[in-house]
Amino acid sequence: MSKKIVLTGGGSAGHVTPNLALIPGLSEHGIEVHYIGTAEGIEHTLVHGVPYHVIEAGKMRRYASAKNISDIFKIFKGYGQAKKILRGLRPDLVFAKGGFVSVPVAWAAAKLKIPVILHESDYTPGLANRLCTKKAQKICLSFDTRGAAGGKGILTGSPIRSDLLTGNRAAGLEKLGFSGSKPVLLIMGGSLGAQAINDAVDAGIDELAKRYSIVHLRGKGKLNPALEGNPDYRQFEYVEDGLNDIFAAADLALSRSGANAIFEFLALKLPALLVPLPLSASRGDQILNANYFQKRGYAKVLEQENLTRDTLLEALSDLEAHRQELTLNMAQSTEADGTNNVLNIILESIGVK
Ligand SMILES: CC(=O)N[C@H]1[C@@H](OP(=O)(O)OP(=O)(O)OC[C@H]2O[C@@H](n3ccc(=O)[nH]c3=O)[C@H](O)[C@@H]2O)O[C@H](CO)[C@@H](O)[C@@H]1O
Repeated sequence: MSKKIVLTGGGSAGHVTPNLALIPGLSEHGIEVHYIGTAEGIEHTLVHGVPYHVIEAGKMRRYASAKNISDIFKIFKGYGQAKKILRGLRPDLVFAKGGFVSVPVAWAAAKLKIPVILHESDYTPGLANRLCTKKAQKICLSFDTRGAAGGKGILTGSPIRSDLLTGNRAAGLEKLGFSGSKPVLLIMGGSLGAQAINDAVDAGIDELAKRYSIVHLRGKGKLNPALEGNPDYRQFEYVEDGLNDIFAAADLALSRSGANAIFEFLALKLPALLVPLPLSASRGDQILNANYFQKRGYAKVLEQENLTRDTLLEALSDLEAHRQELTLNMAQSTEADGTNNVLNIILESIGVK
């Protein structure tokens, strides 16, 4: 009988794209793959080609909100729904990539004695993964933070969608309508966009467009109609198909330091200026991600507190000046694409290898 695995994770693309990277390899081994996510989360739009099961998920906020109470009920409802789905599917394993939807699924799996493997993308574990640690047999890690993983951590690296690494520069330039005569600057504010980066770019657009051909992934609902028609500027809310060609066309990146994005830059040897999500809006994981990358000589960092039109222009000049050095450091990195490492751990766990 063929093996069956349930993937879960969502809320933002960073909790989904590593799962997408694993699906082809799992399918190649004849494993039946199912996904559990929410109806309204980005996972629902990004997951294709495998059965998708919907549950409700409550968000666990770091701040006081009336929604916290209604979300507690959603968490319990999601737990019940996950238990029912898992009881029906009887998978050999649940692989949870984090985000709030993964909590009820991992808890329900543990209750039903279905093994759970987690993957942690960030330098410090997110709340969802911390809530699931006790329920997991193993925790795959993008960063070497084994000391903090309670003896369950395995350094695997970050699973990267294979097609992202096989883009074509000429196709990317054509899609974007750029000649390739200026360096192409890819601006990415994480999967949801980053208002602070968008604002600084908008303020400096005249100078930026003199220097670069710019492709800007601004986030849902964050397009700037005033910039339409600028021949050196292309904007998108979110790119699902053809991101590989855009990556291949890019010479430099300006980005948040979400873990998946930065490991993708590393795999592509794309020098990046990172503006981490600040402590005021997060647990500070992106600051640690970014500092780690800067320390290794893979990227440069500009704190959001210091981000203005002028500091941005200056920091991008500095990035360009160090471009070769950063590329060389990334070429020498041993932190390769983690897809096969994670795949092997899953296959061993379910007795396929
Ligand atoms: C605000 C927030 O909580 N952010 C977290 C979230 O980031 P976020 O969801 O932004 O995740 P990442 O930056 O890690 O990854 C974004 C993913 O979306 C893809 N992409 C992005 C834009 C686009 O147009 N098309 C596209 O495919 C990227 O290639 C990448 O695979 O999860 C990360 C991984 O746990 C954390 O490090 C971040 O701190």
